[in-house]
Amino acid sequence: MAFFSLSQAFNSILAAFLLILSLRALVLFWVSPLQAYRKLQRGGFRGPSPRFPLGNIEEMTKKKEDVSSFDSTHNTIISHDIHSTVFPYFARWQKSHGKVFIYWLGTEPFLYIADPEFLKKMSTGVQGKSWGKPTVFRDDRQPMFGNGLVMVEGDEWVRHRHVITPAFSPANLKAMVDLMMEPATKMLDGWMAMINTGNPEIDVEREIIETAGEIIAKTSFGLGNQKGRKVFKKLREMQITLFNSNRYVGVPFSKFMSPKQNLKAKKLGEEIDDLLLSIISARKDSMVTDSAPQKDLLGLLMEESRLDGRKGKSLTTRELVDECKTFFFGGHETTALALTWTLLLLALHPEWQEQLREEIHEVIPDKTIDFTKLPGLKKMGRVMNEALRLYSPAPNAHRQAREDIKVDDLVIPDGTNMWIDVVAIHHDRDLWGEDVNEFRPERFTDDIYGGCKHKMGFLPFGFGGRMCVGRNLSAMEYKVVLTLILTRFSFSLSPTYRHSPSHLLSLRPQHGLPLVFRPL
Ligand code: HEM
Repeated sequence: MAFFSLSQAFNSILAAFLLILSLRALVLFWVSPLQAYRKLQRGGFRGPSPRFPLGNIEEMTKKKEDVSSFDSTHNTIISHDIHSTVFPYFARWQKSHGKVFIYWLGTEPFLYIADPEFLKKMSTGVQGKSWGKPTVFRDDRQPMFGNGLVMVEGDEWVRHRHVITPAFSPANLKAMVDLMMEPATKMLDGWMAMINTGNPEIDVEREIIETAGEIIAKTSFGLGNQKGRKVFKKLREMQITLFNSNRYVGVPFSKFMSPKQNLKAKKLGEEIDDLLLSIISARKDSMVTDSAPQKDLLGLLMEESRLDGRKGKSLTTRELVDECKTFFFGGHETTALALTWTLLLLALHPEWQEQLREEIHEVIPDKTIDFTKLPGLKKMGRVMNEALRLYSPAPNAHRQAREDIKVDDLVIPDGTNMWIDVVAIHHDRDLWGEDVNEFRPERFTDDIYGGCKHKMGFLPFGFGGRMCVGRNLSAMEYKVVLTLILTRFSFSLSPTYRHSPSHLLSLRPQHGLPLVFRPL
């Protein structure tokens, strides 16, 4: 009898527990999102109708048609008018709802923005520290960025940014050119070896992403020892694991749909953290005896933290670990894709390959690349801007409102997620004119906005106080690697290339980028 009442009591507790859990889930996934949606509607916003629990995801994940098309001689046809290819659903919804509307990722409402004037009005008066990042993305990308600069908010962001910004100063970047040369030269030696064995066709996307990973690892935390190499290998493995896991961000319990990948990413994350912690601790020990810090980003941050420590603003060891991961995940694929898309554009425009070679010859006649000469590569800078405009590696930016924001007679409520469609803005005919989809680097000759009618129409590195902190480093890497490629090879598009720019976290060529190389 006593046993019976004990099991009855246990069942009641279990039932109460399950009820509380269900109520919490109901509030979290139904009541709160609905309240947020109603608020947005009251604020004056509209959009496509969502369906519980996927929101608008079904339409967004509909299998994309392969857009590669071929001319009569079976050559792939390439159009730079890519918005409706990369984001077909946004292009469709724009037609019925305009350039600002609400859509749903699972149970999370998002405000879609493709209007720079709206963006300007929305962000005027909001400081970098007063923006949040959408909670769903913060949770999803926790293994990659932890509490690194990309994700932190408020006063914490101010403290991180304050310590990190000086590490990217020109004086500090100067020493990094040498760190870039070796991996890039190794890659090009490999290409030469392939050509010499009769294989001149190379998938440059894969090659450059790998090399850029090595460069960012070298410039972030060093690869001079076994531990640094191990971190690099594991970071790459983690990226592939996360990439292959379920991406239904915003859908309740979607994390549990790829348990194997999530467990693997978690384990890799712990191993990476342990390795980075031991690298940092070894460096701390050597700092006591050795007065000259290592000149990679970690060394610079540790030095900056040591100096700032006196003012109580230093980064903790745990935060240094997260920043190393942040630089790797935020910095290598983006830079690699800027280079990859540039090579596509230059393969289509051999006359620009020639122009850049002439410029390199004028600016660096002795072929010795050093930091002071890179700003002289002005045409190359314009080519970079034009490539970033047509094929922005970061195709969108995110924000979350931390207060009610008024834009004319509309109100964006506190807590609203925002998705800024950079691809749409960069391809907007109203902003850029009739030649919007043409490769014309000269549009950036006397105008840093590339002739765009709106000052917030060119956003490859984001906007406001949260703009990319690594943009000078990436420009430097871009110029070093492109100079090395152009002085050793000319190249054309392989007939096997299929043009299908896709949103795979960043903007990537879905089928890689095979080019045919000839040594000069
Ligand atoms: C072509 C290369 C790159 C592109 C296109 C790019 C793009 C971006 C974009 C769009 C943002 C978000 C800005 C915003 O929300 O307004 C960002 C932020 C950031 N990027 Fe980059 N990035 C590049 C290279 C790098 C490199 C090389 C590093 C570091 C080594 C880096 C580190 C960061 C960090 C830490 C942030 C967060 C800044 C903050 O929130 O304060 N990026 N980047």
